[in-house]
Amino acid sequence: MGSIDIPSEQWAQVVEKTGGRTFSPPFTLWHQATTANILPAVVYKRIPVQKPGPDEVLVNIKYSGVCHTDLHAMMGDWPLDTKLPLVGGHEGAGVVVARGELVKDIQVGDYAGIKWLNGSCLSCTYCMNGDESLCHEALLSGYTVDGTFQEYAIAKAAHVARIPKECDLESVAPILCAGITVYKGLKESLARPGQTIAVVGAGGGLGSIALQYAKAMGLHSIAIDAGDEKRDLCMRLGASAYVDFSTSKDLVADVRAATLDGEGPHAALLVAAQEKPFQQATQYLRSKGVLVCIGLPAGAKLSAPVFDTVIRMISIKGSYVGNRADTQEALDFFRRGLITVPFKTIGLSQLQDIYTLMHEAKIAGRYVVDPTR
Ligand SMILES: NC(=O)c1ccc[n+]([C@@H]2O[C@H](COP(=O)([O-])OP(=O)(O)OC[C@H]3O[C@@H](n4cnc5c(N)ncnc54)[C@H](O)[C@@H]3O)[C@@H](O)[C@H]2O)c1
Ligand SMILES: [Zn+2]
Ligand SMILES: [Zn+2]
Repeated sequence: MGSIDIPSEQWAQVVEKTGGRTFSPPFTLWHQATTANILPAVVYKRIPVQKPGPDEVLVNIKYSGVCHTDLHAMMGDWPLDTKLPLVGGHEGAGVVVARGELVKDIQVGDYAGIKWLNGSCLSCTYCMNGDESLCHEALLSGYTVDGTFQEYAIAKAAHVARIPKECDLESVAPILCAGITVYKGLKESLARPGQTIAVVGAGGGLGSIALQYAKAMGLHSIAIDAGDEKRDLCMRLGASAYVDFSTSKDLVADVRAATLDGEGPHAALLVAAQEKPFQQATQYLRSKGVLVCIGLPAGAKLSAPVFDTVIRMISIKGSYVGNRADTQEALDFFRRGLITVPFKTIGLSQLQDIYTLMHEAKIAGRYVVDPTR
């Protein structure tokens, strides 16, 4: 079909070894960063372009968002092994350039998105019920299979996001993980129009997009993050209030005070990659409030007083990406112009710089990479 030229080699960012926390340099000057701050390196190099299997498509990635999950993958800080060597990335927007012989419902030339769920079995009890992220056979882009930090990436056709042609591939890329995940999380929060949700980590990639889905759903949102750059971003994106966790003397009181009746938010969307805010959230939620856990800080535990949780009827739940229907719904909010992704684009060759900024929590919004430079 068609005559699209597919090269045999391409540029990619490859994680050859995960970890970094146990690395100690031969000597450390007193004023240098501690070993915990040393990031492992991703290697920018040429690798072969793979061929899609019978039920797969090959997507020419035009842009890919960089998610904090990619940093966790490089650090190897989750209790789940990655493949190695690994091409990370799971917010890839591009064009289908080849497809396997079983693929009928997506064409060469179509816009497509490669997301975290690269594939799943489609026939287990979870897949049958639309909980594909819970499938034991799930393939994870940029984690258990190679992802989108390369010019040509592969995914199962059934799971590839169908991106409408009128969407701009550069700004839609972050919807493919951040957008889907927060959209699903907001549904899981059971918050209704007119109610209030706290978005914790609101100035980051997931948080800045969550504020806008919340607004589009008719919710008030209390943005929680640190610093004035993130304050300005959050207020511009539709937050009703901003609480700076780095300067607040009493975060619980400040979050409660930001709700219309002072009772606290109806739900909290936890998208920070730190443990402490998970512990605080059950305290400022109003009675019957719902805590939706999305961020995945390494080695973190969640604890809440049982007495309070019972007599205030607090719900605590996890939310993990979204299914294929959530994907198309989240993309449709974007297509309708309801979601503006705050992003900066740089070359894939500079991925390491993005990881450094992300590690220091210095990114307001999202970075997108262009694999051609
Ligand atoms: N559950 C899922 O399906 C899913 C999907 C995607 C990402 N994630 C996870 O979500 C997390 C966030 O990802 P991201 O790409 O948005 O990261 P990010 O680095 O862009 O944003 C995180 C934000 O949290 C803020 N923050 C740090 N400590 C805080 C605190 N105490 N209170 C409030 N805010 C605080 C940071 O300043 C930053 O703005 C990561 O752990 C990632 O792995 C989970
Ligand atoms: Zn992600
Ligand atoms: Zn399955």
